Amino acid sequence: STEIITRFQQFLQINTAHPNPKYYEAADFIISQAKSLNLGFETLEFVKGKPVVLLKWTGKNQNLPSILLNSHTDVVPAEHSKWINPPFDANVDELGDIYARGSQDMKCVGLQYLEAIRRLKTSGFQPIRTVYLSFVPDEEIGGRTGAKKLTESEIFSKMNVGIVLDEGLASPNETYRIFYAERSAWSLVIKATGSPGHGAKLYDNSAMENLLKSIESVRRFRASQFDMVKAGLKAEGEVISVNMAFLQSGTPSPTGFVMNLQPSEAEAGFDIRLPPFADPASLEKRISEEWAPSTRNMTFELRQYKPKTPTDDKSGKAHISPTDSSYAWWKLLEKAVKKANGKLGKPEVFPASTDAKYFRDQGIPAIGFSPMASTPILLHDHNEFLNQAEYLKGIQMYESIIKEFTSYVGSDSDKASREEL
Ligand code: MET
Ligand SMILES: [Zn+2]
Ligand SMILES: [Zn+2]
Repeated sequence: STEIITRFQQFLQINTAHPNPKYYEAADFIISQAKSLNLGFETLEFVKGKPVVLLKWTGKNQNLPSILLNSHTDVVPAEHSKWINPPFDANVDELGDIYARGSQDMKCVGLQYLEAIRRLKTSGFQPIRTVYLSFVPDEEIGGRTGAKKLTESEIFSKMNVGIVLDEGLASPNETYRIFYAERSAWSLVIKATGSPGHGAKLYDNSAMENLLKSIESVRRFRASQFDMVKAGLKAEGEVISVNMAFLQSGTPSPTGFVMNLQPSEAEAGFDIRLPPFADPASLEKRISEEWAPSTRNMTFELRQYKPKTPTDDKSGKAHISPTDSSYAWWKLLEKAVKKANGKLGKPEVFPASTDAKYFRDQGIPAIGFSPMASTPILLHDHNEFLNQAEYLKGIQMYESIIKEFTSYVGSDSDKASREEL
């Protein structure tokens, strides 16, 4: 198992942080693994400088829809001075915790897929369905130049994918978290203008006052959503989140140490996440009427992701109901994790955003799952780590899942019902 950990460390040591991710080093590493495993490999470059590495393990029945194991190779930047271990050294401490940016999000998953395949191949296992692995760039900057391009390609439609596995989140307790949908990410910048004036003057309609009224309104809405989570009425992914991520106006001290200028412009930016069953139109209305009303000299810029296949089911669970075509996969996953002595929690809505949305947009079920139990949630945080024992356990989960998924012979269209299982 030291070799397994060494391979994980090697992958973590490749600095694929934005804004200058070393994508070709990561691609070379993945391809060297593919060669040692005798998998088919191909580098697709839909966008220059953004390689997608696609691996293939051919199944015995190529008429059946395939399994796609997706992961992204990029990571978010790290503030090196705030880490106890350097973020790209992948040091292991005395507890067996591996410290690195990407140890949870999500280089662990990408390599666990490969290690699981290594074990299956060693044991002589032969899949009935074909397994593909995609290592995609740019998830952390929205995925439009990565997974989205792949899902819209001709190559992808020829892959005839029946089910996708993508990332989930760590779980602090022994139950793995699992995701059937995700919130849509919006970004909103609101801008206020108003008359400038002397810092000593009290007057209406200054830019600052106009912006602050909006911020108060946003905060009331935020509290109303957060209260439902605090009261245990809604899960994290089932409410709308709004967080101010940017704020700008004026100059700190325009005339020495006297703050006597009231600025004529002020703006604030928000990260907004919308559950799949929330009504986008009503939030849009709230933005234009309450958060950035033109009657208060406000304008706004809104960037929205809108899913192509929104569910109109108010519970948001339409696509994992027993009548749904993806239901068979959920049952198989449950069975596989159980066989490997793992415990799955109830399916949830992923609170942030992943590439899984692009697969779902093509009508293909995608399950969010990162096998990390008894692990603090540290994605995008300082000192992100994963324990090596937990990493090894995750490989066993994927071994079991790949076995179960690739051996499943439902109908060709995968429209399996509860009875067929
Ligand atoms: N995965 C990242 C997030 O959820 C980037 C996705 S693009 C909004 O913030
Ligand atoms: Zn991720
Ligand atoms: Zn991330």
